[in-house]
Amino acid sequence: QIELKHGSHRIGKRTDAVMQKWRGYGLGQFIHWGLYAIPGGEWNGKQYNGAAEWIRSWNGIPKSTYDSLIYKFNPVNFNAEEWAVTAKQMGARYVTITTKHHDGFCLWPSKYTRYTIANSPWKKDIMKPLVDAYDKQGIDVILYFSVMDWNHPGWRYDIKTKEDSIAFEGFKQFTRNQLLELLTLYPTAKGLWFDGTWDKSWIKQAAFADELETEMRKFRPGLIIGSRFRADENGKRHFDSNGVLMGDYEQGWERKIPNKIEDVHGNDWDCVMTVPENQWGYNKAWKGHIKTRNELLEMTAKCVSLGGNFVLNFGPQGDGAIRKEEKQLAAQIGDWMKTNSEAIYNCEYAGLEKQDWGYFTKKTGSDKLYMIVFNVPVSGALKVKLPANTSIGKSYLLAQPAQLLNAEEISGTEYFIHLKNTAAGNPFVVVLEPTAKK
Ligand SMILES: C#C[C@@H]1N[C@@H](C)[C@@H](O)[C@H]1O
Repeated sequence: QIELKHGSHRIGKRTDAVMQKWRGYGLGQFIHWGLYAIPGGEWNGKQYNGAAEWIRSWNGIPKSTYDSLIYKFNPVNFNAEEWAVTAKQMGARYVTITTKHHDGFCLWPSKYTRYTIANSPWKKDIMKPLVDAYDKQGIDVILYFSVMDWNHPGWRYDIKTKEDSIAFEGFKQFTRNQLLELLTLYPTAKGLWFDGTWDKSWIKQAAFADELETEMRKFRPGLIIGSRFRADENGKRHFDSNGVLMGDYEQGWERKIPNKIEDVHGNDWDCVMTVPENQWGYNKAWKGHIKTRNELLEMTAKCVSLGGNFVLNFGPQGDGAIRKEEKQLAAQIGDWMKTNSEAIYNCEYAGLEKQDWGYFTKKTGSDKLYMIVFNVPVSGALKVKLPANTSIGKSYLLAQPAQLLNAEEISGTEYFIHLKNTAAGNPFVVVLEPTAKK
């Protein structure tokens, strides 16, 4: 056990109601929107090969030219209600929205920099209508905030000189001011999703970041902060020098999903995922492998089956409209969730041996089990292994509860659930109501 001043301040999951609600979300939406949506991954007809929201870091577009995009930001088709309704139709229970990405452009009228929406042709606050619209749909809001800020003169990748140190002190106060400003302006936001915290300059601020986290939690009791915000005094991120999770949930699952329960170390976590391979901001070229509805449903089921949430990214266009491909996916996912969300919302790791046909989830606070089936065996029989002294009371398709399925006991703890005709190509849910063995 290493003595730490700025390590994790809690061992084990939070047990308060706000975090319990977060744990049960199951499915969320990520929104990446800002100046980068205007070029949309290309400049002067040339494609940027990186992620569209990183185009400023490309030598294909002069930094000053990128920075002057603020004078072009006028999203005439922006409609907060439409975005929130799209998320509602998808079945998202929470949304994480970029208030400020790495380029430093603020979607709210921050008092601490001129590089904000207030000085764009749009002028008006973007965050307020978004927070209100999502709140109105009953979708909780998490504010994404990038500590790294390419626009601020005090930003440094590392602190090497006295000048660096003086400049970064100013940057730290600016960061604190903006965070308290966001919590003041948008009091219904449930949490902060930090990004851009991997550089040495920030990692060296263990004491400052620890103090700031404490101050924010005091300012907004119940605030949810992930493991990406701060490092301990030994530079350890996500997990401190004793291997204890920093923050309230693990934020390491960016475009990847844990494979087995041991990978999540008993912590809360969420996986944030792009539809294309690696595009968070709007990219004109809808290129490379685009994940299908079934792939995204399987990712959702896998995350919930391992005790996490799945957060799907949308990158609205520079004019404020959501691209049609993303709208279609939201509708397709929502269509499936209409029938099957009982197996996703307020569900958790079932503690059963993984089977090839798909994923188990368990309703929190109940014994009810769900089998989310993606691969029907040619035998039509789904294998289930239950704990000793447990048997299957009832089993049925969630979509047709009146139609009981035959659960054949193979051995003391193994069963075959015999399916009748099931529609190919469509994932479905079997419900198991276990009982104690007589
Ligand atoms: C790297 C990186 C960033 N982290 C993701 C959540 C996106 O914001 C991407 O730009």
